Amino acid sequence: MTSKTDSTNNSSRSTETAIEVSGLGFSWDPVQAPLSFPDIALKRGDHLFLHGPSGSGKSTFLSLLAGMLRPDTGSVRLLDTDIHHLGPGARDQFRADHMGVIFQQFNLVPYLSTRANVTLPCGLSELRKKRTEPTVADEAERLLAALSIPEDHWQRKVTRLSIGQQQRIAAARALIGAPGLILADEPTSALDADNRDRFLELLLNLAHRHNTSVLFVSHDQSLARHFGNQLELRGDRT
Ligand SMILES: Nc1ncnc2c1ncn2[C@@H]1O[C@H](COP(=O)(O)OP(=O)(O)OP(=O)(O)O)[C@@H](O)[C@H]1O
Repeated sequence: MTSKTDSTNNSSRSTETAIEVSGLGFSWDPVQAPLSFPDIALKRGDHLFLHGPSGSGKSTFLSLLAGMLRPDTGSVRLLDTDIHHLGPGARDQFRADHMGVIFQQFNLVPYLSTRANVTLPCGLSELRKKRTEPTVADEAERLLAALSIPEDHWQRKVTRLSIGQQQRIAAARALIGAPGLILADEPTSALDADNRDRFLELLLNLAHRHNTSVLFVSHDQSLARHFGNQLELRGDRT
């Protein structure tokens, strides 16, 4: 990764760029100076740990990257596509095809089974469906097994699983169909230290197998050691 701020370099299996951010600025409030964000260039398959104190703009940055917020200045290129130049429909499809998102609250569909939650992205994206091996159901089961979800839980409604299990199901849903990019916003905040480290290792191992880049946001700097690249947000305003 290259950045104006602190980072360490990591090798990559590809020279394709996963995330390229340039001159990004955003203002929630027109009377305040806009938040300004560092430039980054993260190669496909590399991972980035983004940290910073409360209020430094981590969630805002993630929303700008995901195309949920439109920047006042600058550009965001994901997998060589400028997402803010896409119309709303094309942006939604780009997200479905190329991005897995893990939020703090997981956003699982409560009335669906564990397996149906994991396969959901493949119903929204032909591309991700085609990338599953050999079938969507097989890949969902492989991911659930790799993330240690017991087989007798796969047909259960997701609400009947523990919080830690739901967190891993959100990770399986983000990974299915090998999206180029996973954005994870404090996805381990509810876990104890042992489970947190285990979850992270599994997520990063599976991402490595799929050549998926993970941008992981947390205020907890003890997690940084799992990542080859780190970036601190300081809440700078220009
Ligand atoms: N919906 C909003 N409306 C107005 N201002 C907002 C909104 N969301 C965030 N902000 C402001 O933007 C700044 C950055 O907030 P943000 O939530 O991105 O920080 P954060 O680093 O994710 O914080 P935390 O670690 O507490 O989740 C803060 O000053 C915050 O008050």
